[in-house]
Amino acid sequence: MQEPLVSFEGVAKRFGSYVAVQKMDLQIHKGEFLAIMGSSGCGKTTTLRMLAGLEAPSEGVIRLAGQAINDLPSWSRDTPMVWQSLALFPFLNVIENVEFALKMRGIGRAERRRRAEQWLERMQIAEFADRNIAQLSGGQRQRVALARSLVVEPEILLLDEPLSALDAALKVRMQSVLKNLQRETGITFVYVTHSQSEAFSMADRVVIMSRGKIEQIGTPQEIYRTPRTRFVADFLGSSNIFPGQLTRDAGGRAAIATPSGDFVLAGGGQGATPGQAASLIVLDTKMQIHFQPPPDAVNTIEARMIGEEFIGATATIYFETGAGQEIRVQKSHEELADLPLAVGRSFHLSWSPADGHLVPE
Ligand SMILES: Nc1ncnc2c1ncn2[C@@H]1O[C@H](COP(=O)(O)OP(=O)(O)OP(=O)(O)O)[C@@H](O)[C@H]1O
Repeated sequence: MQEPLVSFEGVAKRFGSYVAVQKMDLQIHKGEFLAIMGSSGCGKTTTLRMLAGLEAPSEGVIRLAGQAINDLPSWSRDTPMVWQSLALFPFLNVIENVEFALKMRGIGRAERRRRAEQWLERMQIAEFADRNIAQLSGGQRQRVALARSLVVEPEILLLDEPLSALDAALKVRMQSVLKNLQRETGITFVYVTHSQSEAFSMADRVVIMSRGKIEQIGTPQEIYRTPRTRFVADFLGSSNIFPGQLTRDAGGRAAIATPSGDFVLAGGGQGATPGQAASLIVLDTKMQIHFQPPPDAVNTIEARMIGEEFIGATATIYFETGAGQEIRVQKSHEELADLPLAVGRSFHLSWSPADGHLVPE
């Protein structure tokens, strides 16, 4: 296995008695696009700032290519950072902004210009080379900021919510610009965001944090399909969560008893023991809706429709069980066409035991 480009080994950060990042172990591989995601205040930016050398860890070691960098000042690290506010120099024009870091590294005038021009071309902003920063749109500024960071060809680029100030359409366009750039250059990107769609559309791996702690690391698909903790399932919002207690059904199969009913688990309950508290997680896309009770009564639940929401090609239908549990089901319009959907009407919802998984409480 290749040595990781970056490793956090037991890294913690405290501000006074407040723990912003708890003992963290994290490895970042060369050439990957890693997104760090989580709700406000969970420690994403602090993690990134420690990697950039803008904040010193209170504990633990951060390594870059095997070398401990805790004591290396930010300016001598190969870890430039792009943030939402961009921090472009207002007194320099576009090309001077891009040339700046090369100048700081003592690169000669002609070579500086040549490399800066190449990056302006690549970011499709060559026509604005002589403009003042104040005369650019948000998206154009974003491209200047990226060109300015990438012109030094760093090993790793740190991005802190770089798209959050852009409007929705531009955000989507810049996502593909960023993803393509990362792929073409092979530069490792570490991208902090609270947006699930940004993280999941661009990243190779996603880190989900809560209260200074890593809850899960995985590919977008792994995290979406198999959230490992109740927090992750809640945070992603696309799972139905049934809190309950592990038990066995009449046939001795592993099951979970919940206020909305008892449900069978595939795979012997994934090693859990009866009596243990746990939650059953079922993705909203894995639930079936029936008007008549389905013949196979396993994992079926009666619920009243309480609302619907249409987003593009799919619809999310909301239900409530007799025990007051809300259930969401996502389907395409074709799949819903034959159902007499109406708010207030009762339906039968079902899922295959293989489509449910457990998380500890
Ligand atoms: N310099 C500081 N002094 C004291 N507390 C700080 C400092 N910097 C950050 N914190 C606290 O540490 C916690 C984590 O902050 P951080 O900026 O890493 O969160 P975040 O996940 O990036 O949040 P957001 O999405 O809101 O930017 C927060 O509670 C914050 O108030």
